[in-house]
Amino acid sequence: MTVLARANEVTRRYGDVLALDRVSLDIRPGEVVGLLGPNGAGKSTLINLFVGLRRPTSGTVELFGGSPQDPVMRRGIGVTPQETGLPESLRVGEIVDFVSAHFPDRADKGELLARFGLDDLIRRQVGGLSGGQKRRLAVALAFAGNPRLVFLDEPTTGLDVEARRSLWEGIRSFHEEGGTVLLTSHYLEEVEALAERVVVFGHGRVLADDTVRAVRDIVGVRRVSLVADGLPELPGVLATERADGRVSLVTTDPDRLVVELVRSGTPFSGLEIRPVSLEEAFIALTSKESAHV
Ligand SMILES: Nc1ncnc2c1ncn2[C@@H]1O[C@H](COP(=O)(O)OP(=O)(O)OP(=O)(O)O)[C@@H](O)[C@H]1O
Repeated sequence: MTVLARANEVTRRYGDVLALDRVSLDIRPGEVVGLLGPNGAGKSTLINLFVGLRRPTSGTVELFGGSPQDPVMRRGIGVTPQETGLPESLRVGEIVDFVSAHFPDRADKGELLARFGLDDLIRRQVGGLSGGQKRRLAVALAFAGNPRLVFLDEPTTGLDVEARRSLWEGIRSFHEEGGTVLLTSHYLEEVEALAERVVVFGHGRVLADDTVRAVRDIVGVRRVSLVADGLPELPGVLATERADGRVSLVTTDPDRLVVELVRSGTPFSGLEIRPVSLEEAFIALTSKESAHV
């Protein structure tokens, strides 16, 4: 099978909210795909469609060539949603047994816990775990049924650096054995550490679907801000904003912009150049995209 999961021209509405707008996406075996996008971009909605928790308003979603609503297909996936609640009184090992029991093919408990750095905690009650340990357990559970495809919604949010790295190691070792992962994140760094392919979402649409490197270049935009009465046409400007007497130009090439600005002889002062946040980069991407529509 060349595609494990496929969204084809998928639109999903919640009342007046257009959460996904004609999204098409294929997930192929052995990939780690990062879904990157600001809050509300539609990432969780797409995961919910792939795992069969919701249905599209229009378009089609396939899982292993069948329907995500089919339990047979769903047995081949593992999922960690953004928020999970685990029974506090159960021990770590008991929770793994409980989840594994739902699957015909089960991961070895010791290996699974070791993969996520939890092997010392097998007898610990979940109520006694730290927040980071709980999150790692929630992510480990996605792998309990030896899935072919794993969906992780913001797996490391709220984790400290060490816990995050331990979790990344677990995901990487699954990938090295041929496993396929779709994960969402707000962190470019996380996607960069794990994924070869990144899909950037904004306002329910796919803004970019490319290698991490190519997308890093896109979001490597800078904000050049200055005070000036009027500005000439400048190269590489993706977005212009005016606030508090300053003009802000979002650009992919700040050096060239400043050179051209100086060359133009336009009087200006208070020049500042700084990286934009990922959120701002997405806004720039979105406005660039709408300029082409
Ligand atoms: N059950 C729901 N009812 C109404 N609106 C919803 C529902 N679920 C999601 N939405 C809306 O759909 C849009 C997309 O939400 P979604 O959770 O998919 O985004 P996201 O990219 O996962 O965001 P985040 O990074 O914050 O998790 C948002 O505007 C959200 O408010």
